[in-house]
Formats: sequence, C-alpha cells, structure tokens
Amino acid sequence: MIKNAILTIEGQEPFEMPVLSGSLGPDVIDIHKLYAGTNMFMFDPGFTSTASCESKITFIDGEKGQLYYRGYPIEQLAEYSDYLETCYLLIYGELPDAVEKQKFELGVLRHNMVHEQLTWFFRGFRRDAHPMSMMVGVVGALAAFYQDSLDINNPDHRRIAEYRMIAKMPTLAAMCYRYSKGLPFNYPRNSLSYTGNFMHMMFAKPTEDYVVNPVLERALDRIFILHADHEQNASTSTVRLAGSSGANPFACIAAGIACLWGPAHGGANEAVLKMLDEIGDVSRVEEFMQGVKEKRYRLMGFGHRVYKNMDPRAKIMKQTCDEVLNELGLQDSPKFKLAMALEKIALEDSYFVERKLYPNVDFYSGIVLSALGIPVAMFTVLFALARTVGWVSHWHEMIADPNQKIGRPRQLYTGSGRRDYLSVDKR
Ligand SMILES: CC(=O)SCCNC(=O)CCNC(=O)[C@H](O)C(C)(C)COP(=O)(O)OP(=O)(O)OC[C@H]1O[C@@H](n2cnc3c(N)ncnc32)[C@H](O)[C@@H]1OP(=O)(O)O
Ligand SMILES: O=C([O-])CC(=O)C(=O)O
Repeated sequence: MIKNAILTIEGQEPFEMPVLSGSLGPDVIDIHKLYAGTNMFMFDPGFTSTASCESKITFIDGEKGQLYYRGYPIEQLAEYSDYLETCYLLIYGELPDAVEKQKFELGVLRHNMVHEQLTWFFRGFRRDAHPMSMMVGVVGALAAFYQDSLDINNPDHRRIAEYRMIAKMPTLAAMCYRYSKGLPFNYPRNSLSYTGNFMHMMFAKPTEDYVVNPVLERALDRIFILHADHEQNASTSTVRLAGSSGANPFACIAAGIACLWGPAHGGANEAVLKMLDEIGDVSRVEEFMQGVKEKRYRLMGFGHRVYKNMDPRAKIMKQTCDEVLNELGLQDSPKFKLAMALEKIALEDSYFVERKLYPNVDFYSGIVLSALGIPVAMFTVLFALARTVGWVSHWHEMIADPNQKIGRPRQLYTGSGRRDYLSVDKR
C-alpha cells in the first residue's frame, strides 16, 4: 500500500514522502532503518527515485543543470584542473598540493605498461571486433595478471589496483585501436602527460617522432575531466553492485565497461555520430525530428534521467568542439552545423521542451573526437578510460563503508501461481 511517512535523517529536518510498504510499518521512519530494509517494499523500475547508497563524491542538481566533483563546480575543474589532478580529487576527496600531485602522477606513470603476455591476449580477437568487446575482455583479464592487488580487504591492494587501472586504461585503449587497424603497439612515453601519452600510443608512427598538439591535448584532457564521474549512473551502479559481492576490482570495472557500452548510456556518443551520418544534411533535420516525435527513433545525445535542464558538460563540450574545429581549420564542419540545427529545433519544439529533453554530454563529444582522428567505434572506449576513476572511487568508497551490504534488489513477482509438475506425456 502507498502511504505518507515522515522520514528522519540525523541532523536534518524530518520530511514527508509517499512510500510503498509491504507491511503496515510505522508512520515515522528512521532513514537508516529504511536503508537496512526494515519493513519497506518499494517498487521502482529503473530506480528512478531509490537511493542505493550514501556518497560524498559527486553531486548533481538536475533541475538547475549543475555538477560538482567533491564540491567543485565542473566548469572550474574543466577550466583550471587537469585530468590526473581531477582523478586525485575524486579518489581522495581533496585537491592535491604540489608534492601530492607529483607523487600521484609518478605513481600512475609507474603502472602504465601492461604485462607482455597481455599483448598476446589481443591476438586472440578478430581484427574487426568492436573495441568495447576487447576492453571488457582485457580489463577483466587484468585480474589474472596482477594477482598481488586482488585482496579487497587489504588497503594496499586496493590502492595499487586503483593506480593500475587508471594507468593502464590508456595503454589498453590504444592497443585496441592499433590492433583493430593491424598496427604495431606503441609503448608509453613517460616524458608526456597522461593525455599526451595516450595520443602518442594511439597515433605515433614507428618512423617519425609524434609531436602532441597542445590545443588538442588540452581538449582531450578536458573531455576526460567531463566524463570522470557522474554519481550513480548505470555503469557506476553496476560496478558497485558487482563489488558488493566482494568481487575483485578488475572484474568490477569490466562489468562497468560492459554496462557503459549500451547506446542509452556511454554508447550514445557513437550512436550520435551514426545518427548524424544517417540524417546526412541540414535539409533533412525537420523530417528526422518528425520521426522522433512519432517515436520511430530517439534523438541520441538528448535527454537524461537526472538533468531536467541543460547538462553542464554539454555546454563545455560544445565550446571545446568549437575550439578544436577552429584549431584544425574545420569551422565549416557540416556535422557541427547539423548538430547545431538539431539542437536549435529541439530547444524550441514543444515535444522536447515539455519533456525537458536537453543535449547531454554525448551530443557534441563525438564531433570533437572525430576531429581528433578517433574512429567512431573507439568513442565509448574513451568514455570508459575517463570514467575508470569514477568507478574506482565509488568502488573504494563502498568497500570502506562499514554499512556496506551486498546489493540485492527485490522484485514484484507477476508469474504463474503454484502448479504441479506434469510428466512430458501428460502436457
Ligand atoms: C553519458 C550518458 O549516459 S547520458 C545519456 C546518453 N543517452 C542518450 O543520449 C540516449 C538518448 N536518451 C535516452 O534514451 C533517454 O533520454 C535516457 C535513457 C538518457 C533517459 O531515459 P529516462 O529517464 O528513462 O526517460 P524516458 O525514456 O522515460 O523518457 C521520458 C520521455 O521523454 C522521451 N525521450 C527521452 N529521451 C528521448 C530522446 N533522446 N529522444 C526522443 N524522446 C526522448 C520518451 O519517449 C518519453 O516520452 P513520453 O513521456 O511521451 O513517453
Ligand atoms: O548519469 C547518468 O545517468 C548518465 C551520465 O550522464 C553519465 O554517466 O555520465
């Protein structure tokens, strides 16, 4: 039954909320008992209004379109910070001082190589395999190679697993790309930044010295910052759920990568580019939008479960897109023009306005990544690379929480009533 209950949280004003209760519980409910699952039964498909955990990492104000990592507005981090510093912030909760920053960077650098035998693992894949399928496999396989960081009850193991994951993701991502192109792997070059090094591992040719373009390096680093965390999105929730059983960190991150791949989540950046290709020209935008309104397809890169306003990352992404296209002399990019035409209609059309469907982070990211020379199939891999820090931060926060329990949603059973088994000749 649905009833109104007063929820109390220590240190806060009690508040009233409708709850679905499986039994006649009390009218005043301590929220911590609610967490413990006492006498409450909520039916919430898609978890639209169920908090699965407490977290101190990221805060989103969906109505206002605001995003904060550890209290810092995303706009300030995108402007002044760099990806590794943001990683430190997400993991440890504070921005590092100069010594801590350097120590962290060196710590990550130390772990960016992968075990030589892992290169053989790649050779088992078909060359035309989707890079995300390779990533799910090789990241899960890290558990086989780094057995000295699997004990989740040992804080040293946990820390080293986090360093390894952040450090090795660019190496593995670049290996996926090079393997699918039939190119030799490039070893990391430690004189470069985290992001510059990734670009080197992706694009350096054996015969020439690869020079990292600082404008493009900064743009990619900013994209990594924008994708670093987003509280309890589907892939992070998957990592937490996998981790709640005590599974090792590499297995949990592999689970997160698998979930991210879907087009409703991280796979949307790839889907946006495919959609723009299908529309083809600004003259076909109206017709396409009509199809969206008739629910024949979705406008990819639009809409969000939490943002009912513009995704603040999309604004920064659009600006980054502009900068990159200018740097590369691609200001007249037909794809960018097409994307802007779609955005304009969507922001004015009552179908989208009423449903509060605004561009999300993935709408402009594909255009920037394409301009940087990243193939479409690699877009979600780059998202996974950047999101790894969010996944490990949440995984760590969960393991360190003394109230952590195995994640185990309930269900509303709608199947058959009790019946008796009939032998096959009687069916
Ligand atoms: C990094 C990220 O993961 S950001 C999200 C990336 N995903 C995408 O860009 C894919 C496109 N967007 C979507 O599919 C959705 O907006 C999601 C998955 C992001 C959020 O979905 P939900 O919160 O479950 O919203 P839901 O699917 O219930 O949609 C609510 C209404 O808006 C409509 N709607 C939602 N998104 C879209 C869209 N992109 N295009 C057209 N209509 C949409 C739905 O049809 C529905 O309309 P109705 O009320 O008439 O039935
Ligand atoms: O929060 C979400 O549901 C999806 C999202 O934007 C992200 O993971 O970055």
